[in-house]
Amino acid sequence: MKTAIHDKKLLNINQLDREDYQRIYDEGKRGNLCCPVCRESVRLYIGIREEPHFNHLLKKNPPCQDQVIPTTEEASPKIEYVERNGFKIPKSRSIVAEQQTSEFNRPRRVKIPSPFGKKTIHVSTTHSSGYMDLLMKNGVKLDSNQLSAVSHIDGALLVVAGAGSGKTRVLTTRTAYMLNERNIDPRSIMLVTFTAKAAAEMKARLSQYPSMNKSHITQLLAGTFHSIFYRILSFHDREKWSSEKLLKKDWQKEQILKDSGKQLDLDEKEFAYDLAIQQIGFWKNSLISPHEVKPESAWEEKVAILYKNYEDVKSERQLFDFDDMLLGCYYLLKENPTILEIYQKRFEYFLIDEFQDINKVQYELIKLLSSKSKNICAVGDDDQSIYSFRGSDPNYLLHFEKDFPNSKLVILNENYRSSYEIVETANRVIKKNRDRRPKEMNAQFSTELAPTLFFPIDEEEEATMIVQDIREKIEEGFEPKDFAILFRTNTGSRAAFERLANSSLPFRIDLDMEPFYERFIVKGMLSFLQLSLDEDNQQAIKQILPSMFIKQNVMQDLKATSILEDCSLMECLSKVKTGFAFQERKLKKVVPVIRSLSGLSPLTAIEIVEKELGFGDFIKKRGNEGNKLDKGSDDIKDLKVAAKAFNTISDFLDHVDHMTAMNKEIKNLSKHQENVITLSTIHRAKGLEYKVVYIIGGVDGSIPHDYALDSFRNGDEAPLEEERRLLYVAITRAMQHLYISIPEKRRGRKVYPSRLLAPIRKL
Ligand SMILES: Nc1ncnc2c1ncn2[C@@H]1O[C@H](COP(=O)(O)OP(=O)(O)OP(=O)(O)O)[C@@H](O)[C@H]1O
Repeated sequence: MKTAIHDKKLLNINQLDREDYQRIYDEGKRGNLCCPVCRESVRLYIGIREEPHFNHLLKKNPPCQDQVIPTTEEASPKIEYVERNGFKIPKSRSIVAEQQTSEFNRPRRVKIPSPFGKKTIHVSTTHSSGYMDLLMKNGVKLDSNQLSAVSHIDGALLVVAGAGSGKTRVLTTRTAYMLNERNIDPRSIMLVTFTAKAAAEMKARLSQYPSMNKSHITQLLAGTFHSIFYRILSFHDREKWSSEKLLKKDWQKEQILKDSGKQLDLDEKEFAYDLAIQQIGFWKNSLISPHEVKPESAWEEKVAILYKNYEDVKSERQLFDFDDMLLGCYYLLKENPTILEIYQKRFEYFLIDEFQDINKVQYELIKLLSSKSKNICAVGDDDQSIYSFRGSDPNYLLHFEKDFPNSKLVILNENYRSSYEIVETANRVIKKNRDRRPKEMNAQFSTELAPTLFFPIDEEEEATMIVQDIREKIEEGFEPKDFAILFRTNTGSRAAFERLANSSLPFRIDLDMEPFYERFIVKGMLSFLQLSLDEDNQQAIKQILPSMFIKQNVMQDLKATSILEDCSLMECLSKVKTGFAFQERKLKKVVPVIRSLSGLSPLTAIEIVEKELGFGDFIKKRGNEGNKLDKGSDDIKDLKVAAKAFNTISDFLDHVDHMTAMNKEIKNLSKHQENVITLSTIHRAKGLEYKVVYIIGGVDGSIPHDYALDSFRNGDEAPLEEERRLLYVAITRAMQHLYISIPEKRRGRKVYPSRLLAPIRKL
């Protein structure tokens, strides 16, 4: 239906502003909408398959009919619809035309120019080897290229494997083959994976293969570069490499840099400390020590000084970071030939996954260790290299044959994971990258369902549409574990998290994902809103002190004054003596302004705090505004989008508390539950596959990230190419259904469709 009753008024969907859809949707969920005919509860449907409409909670038979003729149809001639690619499309209207922001922009399918023509893949049915036959009989199929990658054990081997071409299958069957056919000692095999989870999964897969000896699997050394080399280091010097001395978090490193930055007069609001950390990591992983740095710009000159200071501080305090684990091991082996020899004897076979993401220090370590045996099998895909910002270099993969002469090359370009329509879409996107080994993936099957592009008004509606679509698919038989919602950066997932948390659908998030409402800047802003409702909220007072540029020790004075003068903690702010007249004047203004917020909507309240209480200035100074990847002002923009849905501060704060508690709960559940929807960054989804994938934020500024666009404008195209590879990784996670969202607004502003999607947006 096009009409519903809300607050005793008749709503007509054709007269509603698109910006209001989400609010009406929420009203429906609260039970505040009813049918104008039967007066039963209705809800606003916002999904991907159908246009927005009101529907009854319980299906009616016969269905109720609108009593009024929706106005837009009244004014225009009757539209005839045709079915195209599974969507109802008005016959007269071109589906190419971009529509006004205020109208619902219909989802459309990516056009796949030529139909799927199946070619025959040679799947080996018999092999010379007994064990391979056994594997085949147990349903582990390998095509002829996969088979040659599995059975070439001696010497160097490079497997260039496109997305979904069975890299993991090749690595596991190869290991099984080495153990069972070639009787190779499991202790002499080093299997390097990109994540600890991948190593565990490979071991789990191995244990399911026939004739596998469980103890062999345990003896096999499988893990990430860091875990393997850290084990070696701590074996040789447990005290020096004790985990208590590890700088685990970026903020710990940032603190060291900021302290030395002060001596250089580097202003936090202008200097990009996050990029400085990245740059230092890049130099370290490229084996460039502080005195070897050759700065290429004035900015790098400053970072080079910070790098030296950072290394000095670490060694003074006997600390180390993750990069030091690899560097430490490299120098241990390089400077101690006897130790190197021990490990060269111990490890004779090297299998390295995700070789496109290897960096110089990792490469040199592997070269050192394998230089005696020369049995190295490297598997990777240059199109999936997504860590070059921290020193990964796909050139090691591209030039492997130079460093390992007489190596064999196997190319896997049959994609077994995704439908023809998804593979074609991915091929078209990645083809635009210039710096790559040209190749096209071939699909094995077609679903005749091209990927869908859809156009929500903003992040909130994007989340609503996705969750609705997941619900519909689950009703049709899909399971929660079949779905993944992928995004570029963690902050991009707030709305999707909230919509899922408010549904009964089970889902998982990354354990180290910082809850949105716990972020430093967000928490600071929310504290003003909290104080407007409770003037004695100690925690909130503490949180606002930094934004007033007041030290935390003032808290004691505030408490004392509050008791002596019998006034609220907040009121005491106006009595604080800081010794600076301008600051004291400002503090006097704070109390009435905060008090005036209580009756306002949370959105207006946030805007007032920003403008009248100098929070905007505080962000410029302390909100990492110099940072390129993570800016405090973006957090406030995101917070405003979230606040828009609430009429009162107290409702909004209840929501914040609920979401913060849910975040903890979901993280706990994430550890145990298997059959759940995945909410993940694209980086974290690498190597994984899902039947249905939703990619959110398909707009410039999100993917590609603003930072890559800035670099592009300054003449450096490499970060933009990396963003394209990220999008490629995201697309190729999908097996059957792929949806890409192109919201019209992001962070409250009009945005443009991602330039990376241009090859698939053209019809
Ligand atoms: N020869 C084959 N026949 C049928 N299915 C296969 C074959 N090889 C691999 N597969 C299946 O194809 C899918 C992709 O394989 P796998 O996960 O090993 O790919 P991958 O190369 O590691 O992918 P990516 O690099 O994109 O993460 C899996 O579901 C796997 O079971």
